[in-house]
Order: sequence, then C-alpha cells, then structure tokens
Amino acid sequence: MRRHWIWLIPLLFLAGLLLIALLFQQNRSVYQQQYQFAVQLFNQLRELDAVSDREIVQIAHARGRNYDHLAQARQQIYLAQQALEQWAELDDPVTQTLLSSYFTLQEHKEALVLDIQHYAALSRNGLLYLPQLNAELSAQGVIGEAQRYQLLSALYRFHLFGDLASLHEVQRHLADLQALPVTSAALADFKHHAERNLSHLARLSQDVQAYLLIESRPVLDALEQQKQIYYAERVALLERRARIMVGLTLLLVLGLALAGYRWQLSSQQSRLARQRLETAVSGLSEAFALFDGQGRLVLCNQAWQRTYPWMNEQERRDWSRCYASLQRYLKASGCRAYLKPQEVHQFLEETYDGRWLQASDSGTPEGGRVCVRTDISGIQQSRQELRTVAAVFENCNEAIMVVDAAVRITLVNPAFERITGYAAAEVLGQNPHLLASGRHDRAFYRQLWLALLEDGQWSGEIWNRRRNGEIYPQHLSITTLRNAADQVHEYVAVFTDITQHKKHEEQIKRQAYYDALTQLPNRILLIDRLEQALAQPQRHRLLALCFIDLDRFKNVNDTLGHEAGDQLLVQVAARFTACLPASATLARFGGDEYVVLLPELHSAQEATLIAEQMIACASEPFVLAERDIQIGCSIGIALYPNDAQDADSLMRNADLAMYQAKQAGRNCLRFFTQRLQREADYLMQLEQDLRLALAAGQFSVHYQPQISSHTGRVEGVEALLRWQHPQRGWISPVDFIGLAEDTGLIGELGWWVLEQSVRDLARWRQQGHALRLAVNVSGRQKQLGLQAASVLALLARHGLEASDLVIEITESLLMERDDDTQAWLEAFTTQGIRLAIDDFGTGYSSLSYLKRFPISVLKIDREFIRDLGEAGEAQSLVEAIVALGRSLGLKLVAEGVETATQLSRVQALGCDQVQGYYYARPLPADELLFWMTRHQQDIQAGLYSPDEKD
Ligand SMILES: Nc1nc2c(ncn2[C@@H]2O[C@@H]3COP(=O)(O)O[C@H]4[C@@H](O)[C@H](n5cnc6c(=O)[nH]c(N)nc65)O[C@@H]4COP(=O)(O)O[C@H]3[C@H]2O)c(=O)[nH]1
Repeated sequence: MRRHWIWLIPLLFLAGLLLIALLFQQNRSVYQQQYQFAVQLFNQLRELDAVSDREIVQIAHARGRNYDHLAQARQQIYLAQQALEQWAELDDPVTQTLLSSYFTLQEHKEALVLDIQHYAALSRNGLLYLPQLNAELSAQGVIGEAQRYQLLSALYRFHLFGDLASLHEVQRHLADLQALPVTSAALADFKHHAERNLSHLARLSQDVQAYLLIESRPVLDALEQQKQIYYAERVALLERRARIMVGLTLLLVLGLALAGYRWQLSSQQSRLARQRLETAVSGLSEAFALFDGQGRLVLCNQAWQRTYPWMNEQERRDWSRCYASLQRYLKASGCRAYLKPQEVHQFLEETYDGRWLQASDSGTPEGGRVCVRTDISGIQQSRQELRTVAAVFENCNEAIMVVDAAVRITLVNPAFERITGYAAAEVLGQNPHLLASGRHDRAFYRQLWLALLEDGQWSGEIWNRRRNGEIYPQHLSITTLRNAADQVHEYVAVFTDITQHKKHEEQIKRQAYYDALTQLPNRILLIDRLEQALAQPQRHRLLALCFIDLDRFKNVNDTLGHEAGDQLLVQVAARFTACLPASATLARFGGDEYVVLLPELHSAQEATLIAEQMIACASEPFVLAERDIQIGCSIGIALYPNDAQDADSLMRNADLAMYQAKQAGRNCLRFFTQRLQREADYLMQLEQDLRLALAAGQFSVHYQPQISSHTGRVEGVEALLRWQHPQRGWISPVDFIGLAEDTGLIGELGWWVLEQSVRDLARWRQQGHALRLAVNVSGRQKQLGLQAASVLALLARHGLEASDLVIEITESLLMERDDDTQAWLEAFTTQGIRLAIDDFGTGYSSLSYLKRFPISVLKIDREFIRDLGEAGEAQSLVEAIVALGRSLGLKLVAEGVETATQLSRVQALGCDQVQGYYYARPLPADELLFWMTRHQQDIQAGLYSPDEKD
C-alpha cells in the first residue's frame, strides 16, 4: 500500500501540465480577443477619420449641406477613442505615449472642425449675401460691375475649389474693387462683405488645410503595430511563463517525488530505528516508557508493564493518567517517595510489593516524556549486604587479608592485626611473604600458588611468624578472585590462629593414643606400632608380643579402692618401663592388662629374659596407702613370624598364652603353643555351636536335690543346665557358661532355664512335692536386662510364690560394689525371692558384703567339703564359714557332699542342707521324681542312713 503513492507522481505531473496548458490557452485567447478588438477599433478610427476628412472637405467647399455626418463621425471617433482607452494596455508606456498623441491629434482636429464649421457657415452666408448685394449694385448701376462679377466668380471658384489661383484672383479683384471709389453704401457694404468673405474663406481654407494636414493615421498605425508587438510580447511572455510553469511543475513533482522518496526512506529508517529502539528497550532490565507530546504512549517495554501491574490499559497508555495514578499511589503509600512537578525529575518510588524504584522522568524536545524506572531493591539489599559484610569483616575472629594481582597486601581486618601483631599500616603494600615462618620449603609455596592459579583456591595448615617473631600455626584458606576478563584480580586469604586448636588436637591425639592414667601408649597406638613393625621388610627378624595381666589386682582394687588400684597401675607401668629396652613399646591394654612389643629380638630367649625380669619387678612389694602390697603378673608371649603373621592373631595368641599362664598358677610366663591354638579354635567353634543350640533344643535342665541335714528330706532342688552337643555329647556348664556370658547368650539361656525350671517346679507342686527351686543367675544377666518383676511374673504365671525361688549368685557379683547391683538384688529379695551365695569361700569372702546385701543362704564350696575328711585346715575354714553364716542368720548349704563322712562332718558343723553326689547327681526332671519317690520311701521305711549310702 505504501508504495502506491509513487504512481501519483506522474499523474500529478500530467495534471499540472494540463492545468498550465489550460491557463496558457485561456490567457492567449484573452490577449487575442483584446488584440482583435483593438485592430477593429483602429480600423474603425481610420474609417471615421476618412469620413471626417471627407465631410470637412465637402463642408469647406460648400458641398455639404449639413454637419450631421461630420458630427456623427466625430461622435463615433470619440466613443472609439474611449473604447481604445479602456482596452489600451496601461502598463505599456509606448502604447500610452502613442495613445496620448493620438488623442491630442484628435482634440486638435476637433478644434479645427469647430473652426471649419464656423467659417464655412460664415463663408456660405457671405457667398449667399454678396450676389444679392451685387444685384442691388447692378441695379443701381454702381460702377465696377465687371469687377464685381469677376470678384464673385473668383470667390465662388475659390470657395468651390480653394485653389490659390482663385484666391489670387479674388485678391486682385478685391484690390481692384477697393480701388474703386465708394459711390454708394451698397458698394462699400459690398466691398466690406467681399473682403470679409474672402477672409472667411481664407480662414476656412487655412483650417481645412490644417485639418487635413493632421496625421492621425500614422499614429493609429503605430498604435496597431505597437499593439501587435505588445500582443506578441504578451504571448511570448505567456509562453515563457507556461514553460516556467511546466518547469516549476516538473520541479515540484520531482521535488515531491524526492520528498516522497526521502519520506519513505526516513519512514523506513524511523521504522527501523523504532524496531531497534523497541528491541533495545525490550532488552532493558529497566522499565521504560516513551510518551509523545500529546501524552500518548509511544513505546514501553515489558518491564514497564510489570512495574505498574495495577495500572489499567488506559492509564498505562496515557501519561497524564499514568502520572495521576502514580501520584495517587505515592500519596496512598504514605509519601515515602516524592514527586516534583517539574519538567525533569528524579525520585524514589516504592512499589506496592515493597520494591524500590529509581525513577527518572524527562521531557523530550517534542514535548513528550521519557520515563525510566530502575529496580534498586537489589542495590538496597546489596548495600545492606555490604554493610553486613563490612561488619563481618570488622568483627569476625578470622583474619582476612586481601592481596592484589601484584601480590601486595591491600586490605586487612582487625582480626589480622590481632593475630599477626602487625598494624594495618605496616603491612599494606607489602608482600605477604613477610608473614612467612621459613618452615615451609619452596616446593610447598609452589604447590600453593599452582593451586591458586589452577583451582582458584587453596586451603590448609601453614606455619607463619608473628610480628614478635613467634611462629604459630594457621588454618589458611585462599581464594583467587578473577575479573570479567578472567584475569586474576585479587586473592582473599582467611586464616585463624590454630595454636590452641593444635594443642587441643595434640591433647586429643594423646588421649586417643595414650592412657590417661599411666601415660603409656594405649591399645590403638600399640596396634599401630605393631602393624608398623610387622610391615618392616626385615629378614630374619624376630618380634615378640607379651600380654601381661596383673595377678590379684582385683583384690587390691576391691579392698583398697580404685584410687589405690590406679596408683598400683602407675607404679607397675614405671617398673615395667625400667625393665624394657628402648626399642620396646609398653602399652596399657585396659584394666590391669599391659602389652609389651619387642620388635628387635634375636632369639626367643631374649623375650624370656625380659618377661622374667618383668615378673620379678611385679613380684616386688608395692607400697600403697602405707601398706606393702604383693601382687604378681602372668605373661603370655607370642612370636612373629612363628606364632602368627598379623597383628590381630599375634595379640590373640599372646592373650591365650597369658590365660595359660594364669591357669598355670599365675606369676609366670607362657609361650603360645599350637595346643593353645587348638583350644582357642575349639572355643570358637563352641561359641558358634552355642549360638545355635537353644533353637536346636540341645539344652535341658537337670535338678540336684538339696536335702535337710537334720531330717534327710528333700527341701529343694538346684537347677543345673545341660547341653547335649550333637557331636561332642554332654558339655559341662563349666565349659560353656563362661562363653555364654562372654557372648551375651547367657541372657537368653538363663531366662530359658528359669522358665523351664519354674514350669517343672509348678508341675511337681501339683504332684504334691513341696520343693524350693534354686537357679543359678549370672551377673551378666543383670547387665542383659533380667528384672525381678519378670521373674515374679513368671512365678505368678505358674501359681508359685516368690519364696519358692532361690537365686544363686557368685561372690564376684557382690564384688562389683555398685549401687545398681544392690538395687537389682534388693528388687528380688523385697518381693520374697531369696538369694544364695554360690561357691562361698573361693572368692574374697568378706563379712562386709554379706552384711550389705540381702543374702539368705551361703553355699559352702565343694572344695572345702571335699577336704573335710582329711587333715588340714578345711575343717576350721568350714567351721569359720558356718560361724559367720550363723552370726548373720544365714542358712548354710554344703555343696559337693560325696561321702557319709563328709555328710556327718557338715551335719556336725551345723550346715542346714547338703547337696552332693552322696544323695544324688543332678537328674533330669523325670528321674528326679522317681528318685524323690524312692528317697521318700527309704525315709519312711527308715532305711535312710548315711552309712548305708556311702
Ligand atoms: N565333684 C562333685 N561335683 C558335684 C557334687 N555335687 C554337685 N556337684 C556339681 O557341682 C556344681 C554345683 O553347681 P554350682 O556350684 O552352682 O556350679 C555350677 C554353676 O555355677 C554353673 N551352672 C550350671 N547350670 C547353670 C545355669 O543354669 N546357670 C548358670 N548361670 N550357671 C550354671 O555351672 C557350674 C557347674 O555346674 P555342674 O557341672 O552341673 O556342676 C554342679 C554339680 O554337678 C559332688 O558331690 N561332687
């Protein structure tokens, strides 16, 4: 559509040409008309001039009868002159001059015409009167008649022809007449009139001559010629003007075309410019709007629409409405921003959703308005963040050091000054190397710089020097900052003084690797050193690991207290250290266990000597709490590479050997042997089997009767666990209870024994056997969660009383001396369950714990009972135990009574009950019933006699 206007240009051009031709033609015809009219006028004037001349001549020569034709001609000449004057080109001076002279000529003629008419009339009258007078004279006979006739005749000729000869003749005749004497008045009158007539005729002739001599025609010709020239000039002028007009039209059209082209070009450019502007504006993050001089929206971007989402379309498109809306909005928002009504203004504006805008409104030269809104919420936030960062920078405990690309310190914070001792002014502009301690080599720094350049950061520990020369450790993190061109801009180093941290670390390390009490290496460090020693590629090398356990340490601990025990451990450590070579590592392994690593041995004998020396040291009395204390130690030795190849195995084997030494009577040393290994393997296998045995139903409970030493009646039974191993047959509880305790299986197993035996007891009750049940309970069961409440509930479930149950515990449990154990035991006894001390006399039998714990029964170990019949101190020991029990009101049970002698002895000593093979071995439940029935029958039959049973 836009390009169609181009066809208008030739059309306009043609229209212009047509218009010019039309105007040209019109003007030309006007000129032509004027010219023709003027030519007609000239011809008419010429004709009228001729008529006028003819009439003049006729009048002058007495041929005209009247002046009507002459007057008519003169009148027409006058009108034609007026017409000519009207049509004359007043702008042409030549025409004006000619016309003026023509009019002058005509005026002259007019004046002559009047004269001629006048003298013609006078002449004619004279000529009419003279003949009358002549006739009178003739009649009177006045002389000179001939002369008069001649005169009259000459006069008539002169009048008719006006020739000079006639005039001369008249003049002669008149002179002749004049010469005549006046004879009469008539003659005088005649002479007078003749003379006057002649003068009139002369004057008439003179005027006619003058009239005819006036040349008006050439003037008319000149006028016509001038008219023709003027006309030609006018036409030429018209043509020139037409050409100019054509030229101008052409120029105009060309100009229009050019203007159109330029307009099109400029509109294209402006379209392009607008597109570019729109693209640029739409790409702006700022809100942008352009309003024209009339306040109409010319252009705005998406950001503008987003900025003023509350504005409706009309407001957005109209600046005044938009402005008014802004004003309203700002007023409503509590005037936190300001708007000035100037032509150009800048202001802050807070949007409804809390954003801050930097607004700038400026006028355009056309009276429009450019509005820009920049969301400066981020800047505000950044400022806030900067303030926060600055506060952090100033107040943080970490030292911050900024170094420029030329490795010069540009900024440090107060923490830097505190840590390094340097004031900011002292280090700014300096190379950070001034802080170096000299502890790190070139390679270290090369690595650091490489990491900074390649990875952009480095962090680690570094030793630096304070201003006072002190070298201290830092934890340093350096980050490389790069500019937009990816060039290193600066390095930011953040570091903390980790002196204290290092100390703590050292302390923690020490705590982790050293025993706090003895300051010896602990188990972890020992294993570490052992592994290191084993890793040494040394041929023909012998290494020994000695596992040491103090003998009777527990006694010291229990009797003198933990503090004394601790002192003993420290003293032992000191003595052992004194016995060992420098290459050895003495470690406290835990409790009263020590381990010595001897890494550089030449023979096993060397290890023996060292171990014996340690045993000797440990056997020397120790002074604790002003008392001499005698202990000893058992040492197990395992050798590398003979006994094991790795650290774990070596430790285990040394431990086994140590147990072997313990079993061998303590205070001795034992080397690990293959037999020990086999036993260890056996135990391992046993443990595995034990884990499966309960589910496999391999356990059963046997019961051993407990018989009143006074009546011989069965008062109770002791439940004893039995394990029927599928391959190994019966396994004694002595062999697996300890293992079950170690593995924690005793919890489940012990509960199973309780359930099983309580169930059997309840059955026996129903069958009429009033028995009391004794069940062994391990101290480990306490740790594994056995509760009195559960046991009571179990009894209640089977309709039994708490007093029907006796729990047998070992002395060792009572040795634990903690409140928990007491509370745990009391939970049983307060409900009526009784407690029995098993194997009394083998441990640290003490009056104190017997008093402290709620014990009801003492079971005298069978070791003492066994020796009762023989000479020795057994008799007096049992007597003492019985006396002790009696004094505390305890019931006394003798275990392991096998013979009648033993029975009679324990009866004599006052034991309340006996238990032993003398009466019965532990029996399965069914056999027990059978045994009890028979035993009852024997008693009833009076057959029961200790001697008989023996
Ligand atoms: N030489 C000899 N021995 C006699 C005589 N009379 C009884 N014995 C044995 O002496 C042990 C008495 O049990 P204990 O001292 O409680 O000693 C028990 C007890 O401490 C433990 N034990 C057995 N069953 C259990 C149980 O269910 N739980 C717990 N925790 N330990 C149990 O195993 C130990 C050994 O039990 P057993 O092998 O059954 O050995 C039993 C029994 O068979 C005798 O006249 N001569």
